Amino acid sequence: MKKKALREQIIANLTALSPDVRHFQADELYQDLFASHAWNTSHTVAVTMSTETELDTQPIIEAAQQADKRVLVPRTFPGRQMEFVPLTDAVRLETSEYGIEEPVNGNATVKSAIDLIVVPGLGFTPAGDRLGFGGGYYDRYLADYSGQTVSLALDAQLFDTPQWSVKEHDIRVQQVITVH
Ligand SMILES: Nc1nc2c(c(=O)[nH]1)N(C=O)[C@@H](CNc1ccc(C(=O)N[C@@H](CCC(=O)O)C(=O)O)cc1)CN2
Ligand SMILES: Nc1ncnc2c1ncn2[C@@H]1O[C@H](COP(=O)(O)OP(=O)(O)OP(=O)(O)O)[C@@H](O)[C@H]1O
Repeated sequence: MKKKALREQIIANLTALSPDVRHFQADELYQDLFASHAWNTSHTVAVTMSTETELDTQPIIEAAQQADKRVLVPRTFPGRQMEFVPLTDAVRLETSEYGIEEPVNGNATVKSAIDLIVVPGLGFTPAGDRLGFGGGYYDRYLADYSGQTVSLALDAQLFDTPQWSVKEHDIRVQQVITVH
């Protein structure tokens, strides 16, 4: 299937999930993340500000802050580039034209200081293949990133093998946490 059609199908499946099922699955994913080696060895963690269709990242942000981790969130800029900015009390968030909250002030953290990136996406395989929203932001960012990466996949986002064409520039996620 073409990427665009598959993205639309996954979004439709995510939207159709009952809130109960979604919460039940999400809680399991959070617990596995919080129990993971990657999480427990990380002090600086990059997480997205999630949108309605995505897995809610607020519990991840709160858990990180409670564990005294530094939380970074993405800010996109022209050229389909992205940087990560500390989510502090001083940061102002504004909704971008794509409906994503982004910091408008604050300085980006250098890539080498990030211990763990929680990578968003629409589709995943257990091996770490990933279908994103199509911007290529994460593939570009991860190309020269050497820290840890993890993604959380609801059942509607998990495929045994990639149902999309995997390209040279696609960077696999090191660990995909799934519902058991
Ligand atoms: N919550 C969240 N934040 C995130 C991401 C994400 O997946 N989730 N990103 C993950 O990368 C980055 C933003 N990703 C984006 C991906 C695509 C488009 C975009 O351009 N969408 C257009 C299609 C453009 C085109 O190709 O013509 C659109 O939807 O109309 C924008 C942002 C950074 N922040
Ligand atoms: N490292 C890179 N250098 C240059 N172009 C890239 C790179 N990575 C991805 N791209 C380009 O970005 C576009 C989107 O890529 P792709 O469809 O793989 O994005 P995605 O993984 O779904 O999205 P995202 O990473 O934003 O979640 C493609 O045109 C691709 O060629």
